[in-house]
Amino acid sequence: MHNPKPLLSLRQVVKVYPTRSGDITALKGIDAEFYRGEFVGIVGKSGAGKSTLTHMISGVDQVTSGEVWFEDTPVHTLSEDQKALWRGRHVGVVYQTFQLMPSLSLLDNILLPMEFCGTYQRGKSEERALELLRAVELEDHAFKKPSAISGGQQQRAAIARALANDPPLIVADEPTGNLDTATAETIFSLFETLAERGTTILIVSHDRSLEDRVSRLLTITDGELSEMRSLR
Ligand SMILES: Nc1ncnc2c1ncn2[C@@H]1O[C@H](COP(=O)(O)OP(=O)(O)OP(=O)(O)O)[C@@H](O)[C@H]1O
Repeated sequence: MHNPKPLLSLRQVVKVYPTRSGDITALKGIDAEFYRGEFVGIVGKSGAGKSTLTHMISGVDQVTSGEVWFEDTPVHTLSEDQKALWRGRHVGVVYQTFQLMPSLSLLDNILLPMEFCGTYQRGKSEERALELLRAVELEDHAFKKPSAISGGQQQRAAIARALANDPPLIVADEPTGNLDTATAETIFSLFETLAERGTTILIVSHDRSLEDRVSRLLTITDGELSEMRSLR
């Protein structure tokens, strides 16, 4: 059973991209609620609106209309600066292409979001960054640059970075898209463990093999979300 209060609520979320050849409505009034510890998969074809949905949830882009609530925070009303700080503390974002800073060591990549949010004191943050690298079995690579490790290792480092500020929510856009099946498996196991500990994991993907791994499955088609299966 989950806590009856949702961690994240979307209410009639609409996103329209104005273009030269007319408006594109990428999200057509999304209503959804996500709870602590849920392991959620949202699958949909290319162009269905998956990335747009993650951008609305993590506040990297503005909704056209509708509301995004994170517990009692109305994310849709925050300024860009407020959103950046809020996101840094509450949402860990994981990308298909990892997006680690190439010039920084893995350790410094993980320290970056902690420093941005001022979450921990210097000594403490290094200790925590090393702990996170240990949790994803990369402690021995802490001082290497991303280019010196494999894709699967880079994605594990990106997950460690996403966890830097101990966010209640992880949003991942095709996190295993660039990984082979065995490596993808280790990433899913990592997400599973996090969900068991109470982190809400939300993965969007066009890959339907995700369906067997998640505890709740939704589909997105032409900007509309439908609930497919829930073990709640
Ligand atoms: N910045 C933008 N400007 C204009 N149209 C956009 C923009 N971003 C997305 N779109 C359009 O919005 C719709 C949804 O795009 P989105 O990237 O969210 O889909 P997706 O499901 O993530 O696709 P993919 O799996 O190919 O990444 C598509 O029609 C896309 O062309």
